Amino acid sequence: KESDEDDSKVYSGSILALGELREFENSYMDQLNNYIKSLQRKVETLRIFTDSVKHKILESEASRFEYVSNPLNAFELMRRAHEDWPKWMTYLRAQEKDQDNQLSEIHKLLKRTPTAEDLQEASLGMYRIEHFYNLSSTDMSKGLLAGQQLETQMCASECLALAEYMFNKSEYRRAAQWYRLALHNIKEPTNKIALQIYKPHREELRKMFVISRLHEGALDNISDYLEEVNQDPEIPLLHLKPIPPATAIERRCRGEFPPRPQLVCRYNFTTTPFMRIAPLKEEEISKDPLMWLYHDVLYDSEIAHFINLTSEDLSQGYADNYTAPKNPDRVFQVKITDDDGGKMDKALVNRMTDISGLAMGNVSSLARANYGLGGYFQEHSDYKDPRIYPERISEGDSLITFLFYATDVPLGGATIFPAANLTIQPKKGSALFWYNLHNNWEPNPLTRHAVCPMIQGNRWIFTKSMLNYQQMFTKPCYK
Ligand SMILES: O=C(O)CCC(=O)C(=O)O
Ligand SMILES: [Fe+2]
Repeated sequence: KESDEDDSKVYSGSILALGELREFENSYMDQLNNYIKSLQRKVETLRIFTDSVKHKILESEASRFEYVSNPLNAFELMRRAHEDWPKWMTYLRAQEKDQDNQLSEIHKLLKRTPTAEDLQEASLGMYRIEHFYNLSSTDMSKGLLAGQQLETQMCASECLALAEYMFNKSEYRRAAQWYRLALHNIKEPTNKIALQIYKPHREELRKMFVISRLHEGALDNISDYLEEVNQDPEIPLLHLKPIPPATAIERRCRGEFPPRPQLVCRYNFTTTPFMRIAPLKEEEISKDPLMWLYHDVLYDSEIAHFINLTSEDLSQGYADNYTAPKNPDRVFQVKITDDDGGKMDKALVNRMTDISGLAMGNVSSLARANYGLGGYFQEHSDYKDPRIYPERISEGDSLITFLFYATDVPLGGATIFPAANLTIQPKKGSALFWYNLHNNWEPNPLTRHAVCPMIQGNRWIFTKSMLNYQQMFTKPCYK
């Protein structure tokens, strides 16, 4: 599907698109500032006229007669009224047209503003960050994310948007916290119009806090809830229902499991003749599934080339492109190309051959993916689930996966293999390579994997799978 007709594509779906939204805001602000400037010029011009007519308003008839009894005054008035007033009128009309044009330019920009769905998707991303990493809403609103202090804080409007999102999601405990944070962060605008635009109404927020609390609590506790609503958001809420225990994936994303034992680290000189000249730093990650991590296998120039895309180039990637059937969850935004797309593609394919010793023919396409706000890829396998795809044997299945990390990811965004007890944090330039299938081409469920929600960073990966039947003559049998 062409990306420009992909109406489910949202700004929040990739950092690339979000960057374009930021650029878009520049144009919006430019237009608005031009509008302000031209208003100012207009005011200054009109002041020239009003300043030139400095005389005071003459209330009484007698005083007016006295004024025009002076022939110089009378003549000046006559000339001005006849010659100048219509000219100023013409000026005002022209300005009005000019102003209309400016407004319609601003109006045009509005066509590209994020949709309600986009805001929902962004809220889901924020929800994931809060929920997966078990953050307190208060910390989050202060920019303290999983131990990392960002320089940014959240304002009342953003707290309110999240409160409403959580409320609609029936996440009433979180909703209550966010309503209280919105209340706490309100800065009363002094200007009437601003008050209308930045809507937070104290009374409404207080009500919604109590309603959220009642959704998960008893009416008998209402006096506590009424007290809580005025408290500092740092003070914990009372009478909370126990939270369901974290899932294995959530715990792994929080880093609750011990780091993997380092198996073997060495230079690989041997897979192909090329490697004797340019050995790769190889780290054996696991024996089951067979998995290696190679360091510094991508040049910075290659990475720059591969991610030199605009969001027009990307289409929305969903979980069901892989093995979760009919799952419409957005995962990332992706550009898929065939290997013969250019010299660089070929270079990358050759590198995969060097590393794996497998013939990486024109088998599966190369995918370049960019994650978005709170971007998350739920657990899946790269092989086809035989229960869902009985035809997988005849059609071939994904024997191996190559996963290139094109960027460092400071916070969140680990690739995890829950069943195999493995966590890999992306490191710019490294490549993860694993076998999805056993020697007999049966799927290895230990290769099921997920990507923890992104917290901070711009996560780019390149990935390519290879089908098993192409490898009959090259694939060595691993014990
Ligand atoms: O981004 C990652 O770390 C994994 C991507 C992935 O699992 C896939 O594309 O199938
Ligand atoms: Fe995958």
